[in-house]
Amino acid sequence: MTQLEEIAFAKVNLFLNVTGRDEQGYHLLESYFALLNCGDIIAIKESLALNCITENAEIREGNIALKAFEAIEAYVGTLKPVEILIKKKIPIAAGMGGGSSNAASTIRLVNTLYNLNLSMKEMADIAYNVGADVPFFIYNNSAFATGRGEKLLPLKLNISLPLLLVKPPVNVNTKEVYKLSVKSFTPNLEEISAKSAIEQIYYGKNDLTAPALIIAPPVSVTLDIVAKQTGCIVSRMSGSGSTCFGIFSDEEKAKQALYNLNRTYPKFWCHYQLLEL
Ligand SMILES: C[C@@](CO)(OP(=O)(O)O)[C@H](O)COP(=O)(O)OP(=O)(O)OC[C@H]1O[C@@H](n2ccc(N)nc2=O)[C@H](O)[C@@H]1O
Ligand SMILES: Nc1ncnc2c1ncn2[C@@H]1O[C@H](COP(=O)(O)OP(=O)(O)O)[C@@H](O)[C@H]1O
Repeated sequence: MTQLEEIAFAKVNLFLNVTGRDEQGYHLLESYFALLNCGDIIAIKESLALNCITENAEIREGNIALKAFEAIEAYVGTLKPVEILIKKKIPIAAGMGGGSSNAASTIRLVNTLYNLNLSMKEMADIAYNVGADVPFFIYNNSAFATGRGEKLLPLKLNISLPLLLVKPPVNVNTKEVYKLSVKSFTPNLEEISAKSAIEQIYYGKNDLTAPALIIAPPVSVTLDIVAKQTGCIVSRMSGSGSTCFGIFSDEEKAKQALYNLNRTYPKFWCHYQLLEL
């Protein structure tokens, strides 16, 4: 029996401005979504009943991969059920889009498994009904995101960032963070371009940091720990947290920081990558 498998990559929000709210209460964003080189392994095959098995992590609420399958069925009509196997490597409730990426992989793999011939646009539309971040993982290209995060402009920045991701042992619920989110919004950027994205990456912010700190004070400590590492030039939170990241002046200093943090904070999840954008 055919089994298809892929890596469901994680993302980081290098900056995130909340610029308003739409009629449904969703927040409008301007953010640069960067695709990372780490991810979950997800496999799919035809089965007698719809089922999702998750290794390395307990998903207490309904698995979003199942929701993604149901969203395809809502679009194309009834399909033979599938079994989805996910080996979780992306930390959960961490602002790295793990669940959203699993959902997008499910849509892509089901499209291939059942020869549905859905276009990228169709898959992105299905993805949007599953979650605001899911369309990004259909395209899997680093991009400048607006709207709820689904309007994606792939922008090549021609920069390499020595990036260290650091997640403290605390999880953050996205919906709760948005509920506590800012009441005064950041004005829209004057232009959406590679130049403005680079400026925001080096000198910008993440507007979800303040609400995340109310829910998860260890995020503040983590931001300080990252900022104090030799060579760190930017220390910021990704998405709704709790993962923070540091951008370093060079690769060696970032790798040294990874070594230091792994030794000093064994309960933190850390990942180093030279991010080519
Ligand atoms: C904050 C971000 C930044 O990339 O990432 P994560 O921290 O989740 O990784 C995203 O906006 C998370 O998007 P996603 O996780 O897909 O959110 P959804 O499932 O669509 O929505 C969960 C809840 O968050 C709120 N929500 C989400 C997106 C948005 N632009 N405005 C919102 O207000 C809504 O209350 C919604 O009910
Ligand atoms: N396949 C999945 N992977 C991760 N989390 C999932 C999945 N399905 C449902 N969830 C639930 O979605 C919530 C957010 O998870 P996740 O996508 O990892 O975080 P974030 O939105 O911060 O990037 C968690 O509470 C988790 O229980």
